[in-house]
Amino acid sequence: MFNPVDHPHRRFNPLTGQYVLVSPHRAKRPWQGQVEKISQAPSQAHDPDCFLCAGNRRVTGDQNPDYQETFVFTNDFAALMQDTPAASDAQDPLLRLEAARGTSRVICFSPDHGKTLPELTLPAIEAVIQTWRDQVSELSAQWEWVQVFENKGAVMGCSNPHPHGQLWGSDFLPNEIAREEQHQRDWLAEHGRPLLVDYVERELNDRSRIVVETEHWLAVVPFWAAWPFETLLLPKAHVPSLLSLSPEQQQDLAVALKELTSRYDNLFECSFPYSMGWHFAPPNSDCPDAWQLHAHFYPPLLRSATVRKFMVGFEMLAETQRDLTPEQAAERLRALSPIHYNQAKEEAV
Ligand SMILES: O=C1CCN([C@@H]2O[C@H](COP(=O)(O)O)[C@@H](O)[C@H]2O)C(=O)N1
Ligand SMILES: [Zn+2]
Repeated sequence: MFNPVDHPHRRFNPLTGQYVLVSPHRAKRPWQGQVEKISQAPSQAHDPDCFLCAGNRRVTGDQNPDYQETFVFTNDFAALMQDTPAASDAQDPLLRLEAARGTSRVICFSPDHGKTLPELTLPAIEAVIQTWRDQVSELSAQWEWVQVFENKGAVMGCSNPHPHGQLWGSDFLPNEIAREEQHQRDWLAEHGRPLLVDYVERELNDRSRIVVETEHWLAVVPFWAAWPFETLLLPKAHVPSLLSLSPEQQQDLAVALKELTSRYDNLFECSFPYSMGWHFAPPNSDCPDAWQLHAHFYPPLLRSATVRKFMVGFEMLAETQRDLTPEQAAERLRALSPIHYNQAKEEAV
């Protein structure tokens, strides 16, 4: 008799139309994973050599202001440029290309070089959220899409430990957004409700994949999660865009972000690396109500602060595969303290 707790099976991701192969029998062995803690160098609030710190000069010689909350600047090595000329239309149907325009910005979350998101105060996290909104509102007037994201940790290619994220505006709808829009549009047409609003209802009923629940927000290891401890952060109510958050939902988002990222850091008592980003109704979407605002967290760690999942081999050539089930991952994250281990240590003395 098949049961998903023991037997290999595939789970369908309705946002992308892709499957994930789950092999639970391989992770049923008790968690004997060596969880070695990597010693963290004491964090300094200001690093004279840091290009992102307040008052310092960036590599171009531009001087950062003595910012007290967040600070946004145009990336000195931007991947997208505003004035790219148009490409010629006549093309080989097999070798198609199009010019790309846009802008890349860096958002410093805090002047405190040594802190990461979970260690910021709630007002400081609220300032980050407000800056995301302000930037999305400004860039949405000019671009088809605005990707808000954060690469955290050297293992995610982050070039600087200073708490920061990025925002890229583009004159095109990138692959992931176009794909999620198509699937949310189809779901709404077929079921009459937004896909991720139905999904939140399922998760609130099932509760086996919940990691964080606040008044207005829910973080789950999604049923179809690819990365071991991947999470999806969603409003409980229907909110199509970052710009349509109510003040209460926005304030509560800081609480949810602090708890989720604190649990992440507590998992292996390390600064838990991830790439995270926001998806929401594109500024010029023809089906904004099909969308539900959500943030994806894609963390690479699997077994300890130094053992990561590699999406290689079968994952590259065939499809994503995982051993630890989403439910087991959620259970481990739920079992942790919501208070960051550094804060707990400070309070213990
Ligand atoms: O002086 C600098 C240093 C870093 N940067 C930019 O900051 C960004 C840091 O973000 P990441 O470490 O997540 O890549 C990176 O994209 C890099 O191009 C500047 O624009 N100016
Ligand atoms: Zn810094």
